[in-house]
Amino acid sequence: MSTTTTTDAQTEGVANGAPIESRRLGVYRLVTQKSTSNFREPWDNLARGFPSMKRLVKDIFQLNSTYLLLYLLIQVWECTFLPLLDLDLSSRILVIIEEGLKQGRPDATRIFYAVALKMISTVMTTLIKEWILIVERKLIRALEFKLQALVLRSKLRTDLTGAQGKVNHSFNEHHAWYAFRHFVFVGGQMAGVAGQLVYIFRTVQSSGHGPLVVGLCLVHPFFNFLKGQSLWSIPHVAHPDDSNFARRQNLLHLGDRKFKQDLITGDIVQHILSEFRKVLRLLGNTDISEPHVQYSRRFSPLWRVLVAISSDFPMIYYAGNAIFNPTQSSLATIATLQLADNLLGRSFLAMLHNVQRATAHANRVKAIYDVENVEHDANGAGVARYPPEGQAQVQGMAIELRNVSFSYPGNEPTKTALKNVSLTIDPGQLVVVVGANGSGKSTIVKLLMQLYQPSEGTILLAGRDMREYNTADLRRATAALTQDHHLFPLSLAENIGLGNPARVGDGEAIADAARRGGAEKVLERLKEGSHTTLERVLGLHWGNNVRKDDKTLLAAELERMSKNIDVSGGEKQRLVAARTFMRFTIGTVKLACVDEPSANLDPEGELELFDNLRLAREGMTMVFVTHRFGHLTQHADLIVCMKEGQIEEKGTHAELMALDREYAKMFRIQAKAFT
Ligand SMILES: Nc1ncnc2c1ncn2[C@@H]1O[C@H](COP(=O)(O)OP(=O)(O)OP(=O)(O)O)[C@@H](O)[C@H]1O
Repeated sequence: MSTTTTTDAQTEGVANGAPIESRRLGVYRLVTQKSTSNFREPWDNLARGFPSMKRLVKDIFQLNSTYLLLYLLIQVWECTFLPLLDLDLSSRILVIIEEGLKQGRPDATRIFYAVALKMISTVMTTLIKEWILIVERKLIRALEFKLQALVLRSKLRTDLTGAQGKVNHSFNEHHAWYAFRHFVFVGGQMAGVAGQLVYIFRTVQSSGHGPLVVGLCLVHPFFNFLKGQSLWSIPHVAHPDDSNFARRQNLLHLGDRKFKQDLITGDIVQHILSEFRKVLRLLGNTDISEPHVQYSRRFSPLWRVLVAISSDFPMIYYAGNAIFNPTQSSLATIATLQLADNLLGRSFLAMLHNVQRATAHANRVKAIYDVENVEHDANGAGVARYPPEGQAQVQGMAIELRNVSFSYPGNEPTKTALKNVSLTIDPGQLVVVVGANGSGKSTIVKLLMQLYQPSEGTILLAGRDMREYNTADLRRATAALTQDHHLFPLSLAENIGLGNPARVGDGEAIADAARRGGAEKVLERLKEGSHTTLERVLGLHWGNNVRKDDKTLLAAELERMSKNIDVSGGEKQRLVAARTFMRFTIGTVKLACVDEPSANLDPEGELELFDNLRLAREGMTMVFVTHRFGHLTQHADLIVCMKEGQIEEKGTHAELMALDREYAKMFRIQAKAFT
């Protein structure tokens, strides 16, 4: 064997006790775990996948045990016994024909029965396969529904901490069935290979050949196994590690539609084309094919030739035997052994291939079930009720941030979004948080909304650590309107009504919330009004060999199917704001956090929204994050000015203007624009 494409393999370090190795494959760097034994690895991986597969089998069994057992029986029949039966029937036909030829009198009746048996077996197999498809479809559907409910439930439960890096949602519920089917195949194929080996052994024994023939029959599958090791069977990380290649990729992306306007207005098309030619010249002949392709080419041509001719070894033996030992040679036996050897070679390769892929399947199943076990940092397990006894009548929420620091999960702990922030907010206050980009304003809102927990310090609500309260109580006591909200792919009425799920069907309340959010006219303009669903069915339409720009009826149909009703950015913000006004109707909200809700609103819409929010805040503490604070600051009880994750200054508008520092500077810049 030679390594034709790996240039600088070297041991780099140790991961989980196993050394890792890094090598360059063309423009890629490939990092693999150094294997202790190539042969054992796939089997070890297979064994590791068993616990999650066990749970899957249990789930399928609970769905329909009869269908499951039938499915397993048929698969074992198909993978294990059928090839052997086929082989045996073919062998019998060959023996009968050979005997007939030797005696010069073919036994027509036996030949007829043998051929008929073979035909019946073929017909039965085809029918069984059809039937298994029906059974399989039923099982797939039931399993998919069950897992979809499980996954949706845990996806909906996942908080931002979980969603940011901890939970792997990159799977599809279909994967579970594929994985199950795959494991059944592998089991069936293993049994099949064992059966075929026994068959060859017995045929060789009964025909008087020695174990040498068995050995020769195994050489080709074994060589193929060595050659067949693919990168997919090895835990690995690969990434482009060539600046020219990276530049080529990025330049190719400049053809994307989103860059169109900048390219045209910037008049830089020629420059990009010439840069692209330059980078192609620099790349020269460096191999840019994907790592698994390069990895599979690591064998020399000589090795490949050896693997190819190894399939002829048994035939060379039979030919020699026919010359030196003609009386022992039976054509039927030779043909049977050739058939068996070919079958074994194919089955062995398919089995190994499937064993190597089994780990990936098992990992996907594990990922599906793992979504249930994610711990949610923000969902404290507190039991204290909110509002605490005697506080129900208090107008708003009393909040204290005590030495709060926070860094986002995934960020370096040293990159803190908030540093030692302390702040007291009295019930019912209107607090306006201002400051430069990235100064930590939105982070305060996210902590108050319990989307994250402080890394250090405490947030006290009504004098008690926020984490001690029952999460559901706190959710009922808060409302948020931020720039990050989205419209759900549901009707617009539901989009607004879901602010208060108990009144999602209350048309009057929805209309009132729409009016206060400034979305009344948006709904009026739409043909189906509040019953409009912006995206009818997310992503589900196809056009095969049909281009939207063709002038055919089919193309027109595709165009019609893929057309969604859309609203502008400002209209979307109004609809989302309406949902927040609807939320206020639940009557238990004591804290409303509003974070830049008006970036896309026209000045009139912005003023209206700010006024409506202000008017609706009775009984609530309101924390308002905004860069355009002119409308609000004269109403604010407290203005907090943030800088680099810390509170730079706080006070009323008059106090901060008198201080004449950061806030006064920002206020004057805004005021100047209007004078
Ligand atoms: N989801 C996130 N993951 C990692 N880092 C984040 C995340 N969100 C914000 N940050 C970082 O935290 C810091 C504070 O961000 P934050 O959004 O609170 O600032 P901001 O004052 O609201 O800014 P802006 O005025 O631009 O909205 C910034 O350095 C930002 O890069």
